[in-house]
Amino acid sequence: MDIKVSEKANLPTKYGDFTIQCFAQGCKEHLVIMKEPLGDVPVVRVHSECLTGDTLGSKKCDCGEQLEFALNYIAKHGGMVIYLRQEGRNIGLLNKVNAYALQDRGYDTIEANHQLGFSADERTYEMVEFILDFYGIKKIKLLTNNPKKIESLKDVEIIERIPIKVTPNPHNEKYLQIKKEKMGHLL
Ligand SMILES: Nc1nc2c(ncn2[C@@H]2O[C@H](COP(=O)(O)OP(=O)(O)OP(=O)(O)O)[C@@H](O)[C@H]2O)c(=O)[nH]1
Ligand SMILES: [Zn+2]
Repeated sequence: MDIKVSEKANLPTKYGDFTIQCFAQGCKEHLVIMKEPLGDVPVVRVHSECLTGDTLGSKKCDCGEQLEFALNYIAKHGGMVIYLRQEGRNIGLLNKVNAYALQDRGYDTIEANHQLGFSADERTYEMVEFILDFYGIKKIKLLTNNPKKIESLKDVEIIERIPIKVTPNPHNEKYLQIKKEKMGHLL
C-alpha cells in the first residue's frame, strides 16, 4: 500500500484537546483523532464517513450521535477515532443520495444498495490494520455495535467491545431496526 502519513498536529475541540494525523492513500485521506495517554490497551472507534450524519445533523441514521459519543468517550478515557473516508458504507456520496431517494420510495437501507448494484456493505478495513501497526498497537478495546467490524479486524486482538448508546428518533427507527435484524448489529 502506498500511504502518505502527515505530521501530528494539535486539535482542540468542544469535546476535548486531541492530536490529529492524516493517512492518505490515493485520493482518500483518512484521519486519526487521538487522545493520549493511550494506556496499555487503547480504546479505538473505527468510524466510517457519513457527511449527512456527521456534519449536517441528519436524523436518518445514528452516525453523528455515534461520533459524538466516541469523541466524548475518548476525550475522557484516552484512545483514538480512526475516521475512514468510506462514505455510504463505501458506495460514495452520490450513490448514497440515490439510495436515500430509493428509501423515500419505500426500499430499506439494504434493498436500496442492492437496487443500485452494490452489496449491503462495501467497506474494507486494511487501513485500520495499517494505522494500528503504524502506532505499534496489537490489542484494542473497540467502540462498536457492529459484529462484522469485529470479524473484519483480523490482525489485531479485540479484548473488549464497548457498546455505543444511541437514542432512536422517528426518522431512524426503521434504519436501526434493519441494522439489528438484517445486519446483526448489537443494538
Ligand atoms: N449506503 C448507505 N450507507 C449508509 C446509510 N446510512 C448510513 N450509511 C453509511 O453507513 C456508515 C455507518 O455505518 P453503520 O452500519 O451505521 O455503523 P457502523 O459504523 O458499521 O457500526 P458501528 O461501529 O456500530 O457504528 C457510514 O459510512 C454512513 O455513511 C444508508 O442508508 N445507505
Ligand atoms: Zn449516517
